[in-house]
Amino acid sequence: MLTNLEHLGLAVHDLDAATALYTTLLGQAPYKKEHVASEGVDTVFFQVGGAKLELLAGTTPDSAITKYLSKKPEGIHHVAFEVDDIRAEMTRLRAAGFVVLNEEPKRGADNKLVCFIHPKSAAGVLVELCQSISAPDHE
Ligand SMILES: CC[C@H](C(=O)O)C(=O)SCCNC(=O)CCNC(=O)[C@H](O)C(C)(C)COP(=O)(O)OP(=O)(O)OC[C@H]1O[C@@H](n2cnc3c(N)ncnc32)[C@H](O)[C@@H]1OP(=O)(O)O
Ligand SMILES: [Co+2]
Repeated sequence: MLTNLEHLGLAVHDLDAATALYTTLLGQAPYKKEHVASEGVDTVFFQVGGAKLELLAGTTPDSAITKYLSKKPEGIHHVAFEVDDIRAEMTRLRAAGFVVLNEEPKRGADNKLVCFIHPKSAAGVLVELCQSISAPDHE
């Protein structure tokens, strides 16, 4: 079961400019900036009530964000949901016919194990599942 809206991921060209804009818009500074080499992204996280905003800029030509922004405008790139057991959810959703893009969950940003569901099987939305790495079966 997906238990919580974990974050909205926004694809941006200029991370510093977008960070300054959202710092003003939200009235608060980000709590984290993190490079995720495996995804070729730099990320900035804001905590907004119970949810988070993740700003993402591509750092390599083959980054999913770089490719996305070569075809689409800046904006909401993905929606991330929290799960208690990402492997069980991957199995459940594959059985339900969703295209899970990762064989195994991978290390994402913000101390999470993550995987992605293809937008074509999720009504046009790229969905990310996130399990906190501090969760019981990862202690
Ligand atoms: C992990 C760090 C961090 C975290 O929170 O922990 C992140 O969130 S990292 C985020 C960046 N990483 C990813 O997005 C990985 C998963 N994404 C992918 O594997 C690809 O981007 C994929 C498969 C979604 C699309 O790649 P592809 O090369 O197939 O791109 P196309 O342009 O050919 O797209 C095919 C088809 O899908 C539509 N599309 C692509 N991206 C999105 C999107 N973000 N939201 C909605 N739809 C999307 C695209 O328009 C094409 O549709 P079509 O009708 O054929 O035009
Ligand atoms: Co994300």
